[in-house]
Amino acid sequence: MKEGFLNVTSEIGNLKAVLLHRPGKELERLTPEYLHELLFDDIPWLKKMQKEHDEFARQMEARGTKVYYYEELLAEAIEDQHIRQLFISDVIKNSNIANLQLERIIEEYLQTLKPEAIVEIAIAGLHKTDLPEIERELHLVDHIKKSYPFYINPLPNLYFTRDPGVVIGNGLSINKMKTPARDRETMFLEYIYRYHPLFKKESTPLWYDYKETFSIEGGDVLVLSDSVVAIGCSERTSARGIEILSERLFENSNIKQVLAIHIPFTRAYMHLDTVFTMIDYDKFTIYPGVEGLLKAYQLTPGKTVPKVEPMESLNVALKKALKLPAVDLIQSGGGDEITAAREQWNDSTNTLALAPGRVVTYNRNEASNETLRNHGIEVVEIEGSELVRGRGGPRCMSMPLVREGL
Ligand SMILES: NC(=O)NCCC[C@H](N)C(=O)O
Repeated sequence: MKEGFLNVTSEIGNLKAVLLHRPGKELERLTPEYLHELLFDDIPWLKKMQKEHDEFARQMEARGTKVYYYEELLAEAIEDQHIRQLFISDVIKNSNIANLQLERIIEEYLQTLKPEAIVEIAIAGLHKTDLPEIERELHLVDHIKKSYPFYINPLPNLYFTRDPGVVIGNGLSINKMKTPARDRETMFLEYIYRYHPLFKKESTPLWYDYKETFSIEGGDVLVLSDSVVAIGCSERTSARGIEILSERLFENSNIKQVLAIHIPFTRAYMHLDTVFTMIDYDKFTIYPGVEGLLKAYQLTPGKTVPKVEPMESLNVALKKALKLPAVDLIQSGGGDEITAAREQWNDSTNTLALAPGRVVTYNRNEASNETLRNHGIEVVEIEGSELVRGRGGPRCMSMPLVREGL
């Protein structure tokens, strides 16, 4: 097999290339009524959010990371007319319009647009008033959904690029999301994988596909080393999904062991990376409020399914998996229970490593950042007052494509 582009064999190796999405018009389509369904807790102020996001990208670029954007790669991927047509019909299929006549009208409308404009609608949604008025029969569904504002729903969570896909080794997992609110995001990644030359599909194995049955979300997957992956079993990632992905990795990659980490199934910790991230060769940060509740299981190749061995503790599991004499589990929140809970809610433990011992975090998590510094970590702070309203931090907002080997 020829050399591919994607390559991630750790959580902390120098970040060479990353996939982001700059928050756009989709955020301005959030209304209080649909917040819950769209997995938000509040309405962000887009202009400020974009500034914060630009600064996040700038901090990475300043340290040599090449930043790619979903919207740009996707528009390039559908440049070809035939692929664009496939994409349009997939977007429509995914939108549950349930009215063939209307589907055809939307399809014809989208066909008149340039790739960038189609991508914008695929991300920001199609408001009913965006569609040119065309004489048509009203179906039952038109009456039933009369007060619903969109034909195509907006995707306000796309800026959390971590979740739809994960690069593990030289391959890609295109994830099966737990909730319909995020389904279409993974389809975008599939188009980029299949049709954008950057991803060098021929040399890039696919570990998982969004059309599978069992959910896996990227915030639960941590590539601990070139031979060990940790996967959170959480509100979003299913036990069976973990087994299936593990089997494929055992059979086709260098991964020899998966650490399944069972975390409480709750909104505040929807993914493993909302309570636990790796920041240096032997250093991790963890939210103390869940530390005692986590259960770790070692998965290794088995006969029909992976062999599962319960581990004594996360600490022991990490030492064993990474062959280290000791690991430092740095508790977030600076030793105060209330501060730790408040800062966890604002993603204090959701750090993104740019290099071993250097992480990006939100500046608002003062106590947690201070603690990291006391443990010798370089903390690059960004403003995140608006970004945080979607309940995610720097790790959630980034999908590493290439990291330097350790
Ligand atoms: N890796 C992460 O924890 N991502 C954060 C995702 C937040 C988004 N609002 C969601 O609920 O899916």
